[in-house]
Amino acid sequence: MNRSPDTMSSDDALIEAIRIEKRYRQVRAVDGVSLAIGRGSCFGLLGPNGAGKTTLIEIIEDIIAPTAGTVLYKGRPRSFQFRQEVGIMFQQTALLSFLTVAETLETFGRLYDSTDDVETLIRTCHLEDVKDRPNDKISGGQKQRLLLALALLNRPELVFLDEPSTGLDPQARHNLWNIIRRVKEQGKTIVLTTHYMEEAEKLCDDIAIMDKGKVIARGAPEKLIHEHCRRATLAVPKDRIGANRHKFSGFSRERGDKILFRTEDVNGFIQKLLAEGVDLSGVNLTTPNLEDVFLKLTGRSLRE
Ligand SMILES: Nc1ncnc2c1ncn2[C@@H]1O[C@H](COP(=O)(O)OP(=O)(O)OP(=O)(O)O)[C@@H](O)[C@H]1O
Repeated sequence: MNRSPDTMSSDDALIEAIRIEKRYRQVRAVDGVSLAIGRGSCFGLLGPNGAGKTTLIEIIEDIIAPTAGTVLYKGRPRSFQFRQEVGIMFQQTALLSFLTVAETLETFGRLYDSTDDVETLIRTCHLEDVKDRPNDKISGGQKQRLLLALALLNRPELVFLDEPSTGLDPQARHNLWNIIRRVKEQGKTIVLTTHYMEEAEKLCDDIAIMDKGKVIARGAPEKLIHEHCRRATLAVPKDRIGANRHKFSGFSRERGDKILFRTEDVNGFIQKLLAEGVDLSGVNLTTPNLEDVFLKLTGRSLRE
């Protein structure tokens, strides 16, 4: 079972970043971040453009060096073993256009001492139909699935996915999510960066929200929502509630032909509506999500 980040000791962590800083002249891209990522978890790093996500992840991946701080893998400084045991799906990877999908996997596979079976990876990543097609003749979704297959080639214990579904249409995004879920079920630890709140909510069991180089919130998605945004919104058509409005205390405001009530006690509120004889058809319930948490903590939207 995964330990929650609050109770995780250094021994439970597969990888741990300790007091990481990265400065570019005046810019503090990463400003003193410490975090431990548990074995078998799907950790999501969420934040708006320029928050410092890519810089932090590239430091953890050992692609760039921090200005200060340390990264430990299995409790030790990273070594050759780390390179052998991680897989990275970059945001952009140049592929040789004249190679087919299968040839690309076989070519990259020669870089490792031992790899997963290419046919198995092709099946896992739903690439059967395009395996003999050149890389420049595949769709955006198929290319992302090929990049994921490349990241899985060396049977990594830890997989980094940098904004894996950016630019994909909803169907291609859902396909990719299903494959990532399957990878997670194999017990691999996943570290994912994303702008998409829904992606993080659907895939991650542990989330850090980053803004201006710092981690401003950390925990399971439900925990973050419960801690920061408890109130749900019930939109009740005005003509349903009529003269009874004054009987419902607490925050309410009008929007168009609806009255919006905000409450922590959805069940109690609905019971009260029923007790007052309010017809519930046409009533809309909106529960808070990670986007609301982000908005509350930073005053900005994730996609600004
Ligand atoms: N090589 C660099 N030289 C100078 N500044 C940099 C460099 N790399 C990143 N930065 C700056 O560091 C800050 C954090 O950038 P970073 O790319 O890590 O953010 P991000 O959260 O990954 O954003 P995005 O979601 O747009 O990829 C930004 O202000 C960026 O301009």
